[in-house]
Amino acid sequence: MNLEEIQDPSFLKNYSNKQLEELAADIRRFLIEKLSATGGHIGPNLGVVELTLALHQLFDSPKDKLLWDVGHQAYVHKILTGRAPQFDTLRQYKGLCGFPKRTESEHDVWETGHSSTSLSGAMGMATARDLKGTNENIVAIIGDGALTGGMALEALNHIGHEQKHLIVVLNDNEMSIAPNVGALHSILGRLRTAGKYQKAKEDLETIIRKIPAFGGKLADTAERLKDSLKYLMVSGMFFEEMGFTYLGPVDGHDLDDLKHQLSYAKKTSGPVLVHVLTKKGKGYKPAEEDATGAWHGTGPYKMESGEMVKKPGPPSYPSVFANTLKRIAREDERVVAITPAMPGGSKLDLFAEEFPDRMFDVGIAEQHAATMSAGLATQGMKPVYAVYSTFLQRGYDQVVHDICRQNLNVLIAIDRAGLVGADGETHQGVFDIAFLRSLPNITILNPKDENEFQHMLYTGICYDDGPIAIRYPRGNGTGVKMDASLSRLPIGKWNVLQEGTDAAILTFGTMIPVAEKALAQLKQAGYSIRLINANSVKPLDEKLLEALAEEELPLLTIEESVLQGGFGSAVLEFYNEKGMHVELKRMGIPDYFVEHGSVSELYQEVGLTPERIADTLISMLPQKRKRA
Ligand SMILES: Cc1ncc(C[n+]2csc(CCOP(=O)(O)OP(=O)(O)O)c2C)c(N)n1
Ligand SMILES: CC(=O)[C@@H](O)[C@H](O)COP(=O)(O)O
Ligand SMILES: [Mg+2]
Repeated sequence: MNLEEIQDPSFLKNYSNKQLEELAADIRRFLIEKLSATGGHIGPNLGVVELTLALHQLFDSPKDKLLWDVGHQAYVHKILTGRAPQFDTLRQYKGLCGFPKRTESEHDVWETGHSSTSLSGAMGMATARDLKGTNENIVAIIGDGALTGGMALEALNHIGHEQKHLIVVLNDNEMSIAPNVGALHSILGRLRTAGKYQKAKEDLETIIRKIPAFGGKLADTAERLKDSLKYLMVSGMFFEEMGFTYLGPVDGHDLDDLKHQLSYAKKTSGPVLVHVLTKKGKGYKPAEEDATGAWHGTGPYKMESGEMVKKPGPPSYPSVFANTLKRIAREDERVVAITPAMPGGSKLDLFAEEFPDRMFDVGIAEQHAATMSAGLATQGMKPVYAVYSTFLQRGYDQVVHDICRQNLNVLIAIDRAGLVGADGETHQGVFDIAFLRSLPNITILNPKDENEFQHMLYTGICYDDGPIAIRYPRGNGTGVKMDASLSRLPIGKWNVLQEGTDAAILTFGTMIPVAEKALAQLKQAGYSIRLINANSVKPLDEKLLEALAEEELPLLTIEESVLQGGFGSAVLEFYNEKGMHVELKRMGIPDYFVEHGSVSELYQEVGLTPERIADTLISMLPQKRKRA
């Protein structure tokens, strides 16, 4: 079938299973081919082809609501809802979003990107339905990894209590990004093997019902027997205990089994959980055999061999992070590392190779990770909480209430700080300066390159005056020479990278090379601009700021972070509190959610370019001569 002719999923209603199987094969071929060029979340999507077909055949989207948890596995849903023609633009600037997007389609009823929100969204929709007296079905599709997220458990608890009809499809492929972890994962493991229970229950019922005369009475007795069988065969029917009708486990690649159970769920009152077993990467050998999570989300790859198309370059910040932490941990046994389900992305899997007892993957549990780090710190350990900037948002109160308020020695390694690119607005790491800077006791550092980064990590481990956050970007370093030994850096002491007498730029991290390019352009135009590496957002270098004000230099702050409440705001507040007048302009991320695209395209969009920096500075200075 030419998938690009699909307008909406209604054509599926009359499809036989054979036709669906053929369509599934077409979809797999399409995904494997398209994503070999664009990259994306190939593994998760190959695992939900039959499930998505069955859902769109049995339910009437968008009247019936399908909510995709995390949403990285919604490509098949997007193909079936008329967006196949856009797949060449997947996760590219102004192209197809990699997650559900309400402005893209009426079938995208719930936007995701961060994990574990679908059940709460579904409960809200089911509550609204019942208040309005309508009768649509609400179906949340959540993975076994996402189910480890605290929000999901909060929602299960409430849904089970309220007993409103909604369907939870648990897509269990035994993987988060890496292999899934936790006690819930073990429960699912028992349920996975409990297929026998379901069969035994049905056989038992059929036999009993066939007994003439007192068969019915016996059947009631058997109800209790059946329940005890349930408990015998399947330890702790966690979901039934939570108030759900548990159906499964279902073979998530067998359309008959899927449709039978989903149809039954549709007719069942109250909350229903359909436990579906799938294989992540199904239908593409390299992805199917992935045991570490390498095929969870990829860049471009060679279809035939499954070889990833590697972009050569300097070591990535996460690899510098892991290797430096190993170096420090060899000398300091207090060092332990915590990741909320991102051992691969953070490269803490490399740390765990050497220190398996000192690395903890806690599942998709950013709140727990933060407070567990606090607990570790109270006992004299040196916890390093490695977390993407965007996911740290999920553990904000724990940073406030448990780490900063108790002034505990936790090092928060904030990875993917700044614009991340293809994952778009749900993943840009641009808010953490604004939401951390206002917290008492916290120190916030930003390295300009991987060499400063390694020293900052060492400084962070040596630092014993409370919580310290070190922010670093997604991707590779600058290729700068790495010092052989680690040294402790002064905190709150900025350094002048380039002298200048007409104006000064205050910036840090990834914006340093961008500013350096602007200075080169300005020098050609006869301007002498000072460049200051403001590598600590908190504390500010107050002495240097006072000296700049005394020199009456026009100042420009630049940050790959939201302007509202960011670094530039901190500098403005400082001068205001000191009653000092300076001419100051701020450049940074404007007040809107920045969508997906390459980081360089996004820099252009938000104006973080050498040209815009030069123009902004020239607008602040007496006209010397037209810019070359
Ligand atoms: C709050 C939050 N933390 C971490 C992530 C990163 N993340 C994206 S997908 C994923 C694993 C999801 O596993 P699962 O729900 O089982 O889906 P699967 O990929 O197996 O289909 C993680 C940890 C996220 N999106 N949101
Ligand atoms: C869907 C999700 O949240 C993760 O898969 C995320 O896309 C990983 O980001 P990185 O590719 O930066 O590790
Ligand atoms: Mg999974």
